[in-house]
Amino acid sequence: MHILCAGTKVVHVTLGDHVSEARMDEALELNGITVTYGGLTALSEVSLVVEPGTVHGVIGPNGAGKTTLFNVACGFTAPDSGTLSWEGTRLDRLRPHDLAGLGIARTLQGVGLFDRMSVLENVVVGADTRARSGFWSSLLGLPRSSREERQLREEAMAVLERLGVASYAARTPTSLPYPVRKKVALARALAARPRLLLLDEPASGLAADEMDELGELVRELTGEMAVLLVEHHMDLVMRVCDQITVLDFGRRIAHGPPAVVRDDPAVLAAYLGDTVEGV
Ligand SMILES: Nc1ncnc2c1ncn2[C@@H]1O[C@H](COP(=O)(O)OP(=O)(O)OP(=O)(O)O)[C@@H](O)[C@H]1O
Repeated sequence: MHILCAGTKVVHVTLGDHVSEARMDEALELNGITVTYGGLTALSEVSLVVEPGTVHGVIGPNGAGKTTLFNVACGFTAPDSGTLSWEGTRLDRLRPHDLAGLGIARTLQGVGLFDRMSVLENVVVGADTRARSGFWSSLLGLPRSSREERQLREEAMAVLERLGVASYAARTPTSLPYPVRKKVALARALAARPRLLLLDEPASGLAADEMDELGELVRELTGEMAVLLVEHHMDLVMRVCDQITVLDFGRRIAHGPPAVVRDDPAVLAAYLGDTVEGV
């Protein structure tokens, strides 16, 4: 088997003498994204493609534009120019509240849980977001039956168990240590059963063993969804990502699989003098 042209929506696959077309719908595609703040260019014509079922990492020294890129992918920041496409369809103006309906979930650096709700209720919100993203229920604002409520709670508990934090279900987020809150935030995102998960600095504040656990989980998720991982911890990124985009001063300076990016002279130069955590 021979693939003539990958990375586009249609690929030509040769099987012996037979050439056939196969659709390869990307998950997320950012194309030529530029973002400026006043006179400062935070991102300059940055492109990347997150393929379905893969982990795509975004790394770069401080101020490289990682958060800005994440915010563009979440719809928080509208780019000055460039385009976003999701599963082959161009999104003219992505807003954060569009994400759930598109099958995209995210976690944020600041965790962002509802402090007055229990951990379980927070995760139910994630499951409910998915359930309500159905056309008729969102249009009609239908109330939930008690059977549906029970089902959502069971789903939420299952995700909390998967992440090893089910014992905190009745607690409020503010009463919990930061690493546990981060897991709850991740559980809420996973409860939405997204096709793309956007993770912003998921390893910050985690101990080494917690980071290992996170790495294993992220790898496991590729059976269920694509992941865009914006992360400082180089060792985690190198371990779990299929593809990596390296930014520096708002530009993409390298991209490719970990083994290629690791030895790229431009990447080494960008990190020279910068503290690379975990290496
Ligand atoms: N809202 C804003 N207004 C003005 N400048 C901004 C804003 N947000 C980011 N910047 C600037 O844009 C550039 C890219 O910032 P960004 O936060 O995206 O980088 P980063 O790679 O996430 O950095 P860090 O690793 O330090 O979090 C920086 O020079 C930053 O100071």
